[in-house]
Amino acid sequence: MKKILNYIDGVYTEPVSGQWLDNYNPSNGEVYCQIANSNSEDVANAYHAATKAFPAWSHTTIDERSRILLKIADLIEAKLDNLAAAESKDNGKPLLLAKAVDIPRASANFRFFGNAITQFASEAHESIGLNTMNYTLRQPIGVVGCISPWNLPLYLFTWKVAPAIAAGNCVVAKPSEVTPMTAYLLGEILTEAGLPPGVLNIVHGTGPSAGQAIVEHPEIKAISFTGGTATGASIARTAAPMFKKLSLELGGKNPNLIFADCDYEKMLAVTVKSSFANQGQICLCGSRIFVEEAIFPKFKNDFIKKVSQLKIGLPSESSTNIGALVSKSHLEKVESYIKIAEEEGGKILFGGKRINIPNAENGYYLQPTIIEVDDDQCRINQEEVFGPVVTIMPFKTEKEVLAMANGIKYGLSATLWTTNINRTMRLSKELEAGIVWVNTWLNRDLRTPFGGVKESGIGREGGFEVLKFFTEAKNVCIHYEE
Ligand SMILES: NC(=O)C1=CN([C@@H]2O[C@H](COP(=O)(O)OP(=O)(O)OC[C@H]3O[C@@H](n4cnc5c(N)ncnc54)[C@H](O)[C@@H]3O)[C@@H](O)[C@H]2O)C=CC1
Ligand SMILES: O=C(O)/C=C/C=C(\O)C(=O)O
Repeated sequence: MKKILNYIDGVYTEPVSGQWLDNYNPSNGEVYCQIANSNSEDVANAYHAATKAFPAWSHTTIDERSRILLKIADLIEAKLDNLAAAESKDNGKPLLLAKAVDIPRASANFRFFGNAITQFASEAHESIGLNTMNYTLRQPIGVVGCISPWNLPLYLFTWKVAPAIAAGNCVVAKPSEVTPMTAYLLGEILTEAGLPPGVLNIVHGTGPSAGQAIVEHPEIKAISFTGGTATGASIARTAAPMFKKLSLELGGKNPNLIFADCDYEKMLAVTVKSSFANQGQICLCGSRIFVEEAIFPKFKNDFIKKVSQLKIGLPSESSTNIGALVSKSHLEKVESYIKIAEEEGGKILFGGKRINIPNAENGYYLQPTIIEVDDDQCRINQEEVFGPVVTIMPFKTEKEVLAMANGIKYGLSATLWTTNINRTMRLSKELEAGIVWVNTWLNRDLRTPFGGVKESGIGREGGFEVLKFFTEAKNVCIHYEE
């Protein structure tokens, strides 16, 4: 059976423990390969390779770093078909989605940071009257840790490692043990692109073993993490007393505010996507839908009709809109929330049931599910489900919907549908979220700050924000005589 090896010091390596984890194909529930079950010794080896590579990499010219990152981007693009097929098989997402979104974005991440690093400049402050000139050095931190989740595997893995190495750091990175395949395949690409050994080390394994070892490593000075809020809190508990820099991109339970004056057809089409793209397994999905009373009955009918037309099927089929959920345990978690919603009095308007796909009866398929609720504080409306489940609820006033949108511990993103510019300006300021989309969703410009407030995380990724995260600012103050 195929084995997913670590990539340490530019070489594919077996785990020190000699132990392996099973990797499942969500489309049929079968084990199809094995993953290195790494521990602190593998992390120590990866750290050793990284720290050895750091002096040369951090002194490599910006042009050369940029050239290598752009080459990696080109190679990912050239291998689009293979990588998309691997991603779809590993994660259960529709192949067409992997081809149109995941892999192009992984390539774009390297291309973006390959270019951005050539424009990243330090600041200078002249202290007039004091005869001093200050300038800020932005120096790489050293060895940093990147830990990524399973929902957008290569997309989010590269969103972290590309800026980290662009800024001159060396990295110990761990993709999710649930979807390790494309990060494994990236190793070959790094070698082919000429990335020096040790600059990016990829260690596979579970969170409590390999992940925790990265976070606990005394010499890994910064951690960039995307995943669940509970895991983020646990990482923060370990890393904070060690004074590590932390960037945490955590859960979301994002409100979708729909006003009667919106462009209705556009809103409807995009709301289907913001609800169920990637089986609803995107932290930015708008899983709490609030609709102005005047259009609520019409929206309810139209939304159910559109969602009922989505085709659930094998990820490899081109007609599939909704593939398999990522794992059996995740499927069970999502189902348990549908049950909770029913117990709380939520009305299942559509879906809620597993689907049997011929010849793939053990796959993790669930219908897209719409639940009408009348209390925005119920559990299904407050807790992150992270699956193809949305709630809908009517509202009367702007004030009321704002209170419901903000009445939650999360604050990642919010989507607003209205053509009223004054309302747009008011609500954009008041919504407690790191990202507000108006009349659009998941519309990304990689230069913009990306991240959440409240329990959705700390820090911002993207653009120069993340390059600042992956560098230490040092002020140099020079006094001169007239
Ligand atoms: N992007 C997001 O917002 C995501 C949110 N989630 C949410 O989290 C819930 C749990 O999903 P999981 O797969 O368990 O996500 P998770 O947060 O446990 O996993 C994300 C990454 O963190 C690693 N990890 C886990 N425990 C760790 C630890 N103690 N130290 C260091 N690394 C650790 C995992 O191996 C994986 O690479 C999901 O049901 C969903 O609600 C999950 C994945 C992504
Ligand atoms: O950077 C983006 O475009 C999207 C990021 C999505 C996540 O971080 C997520 O779903 O976890």
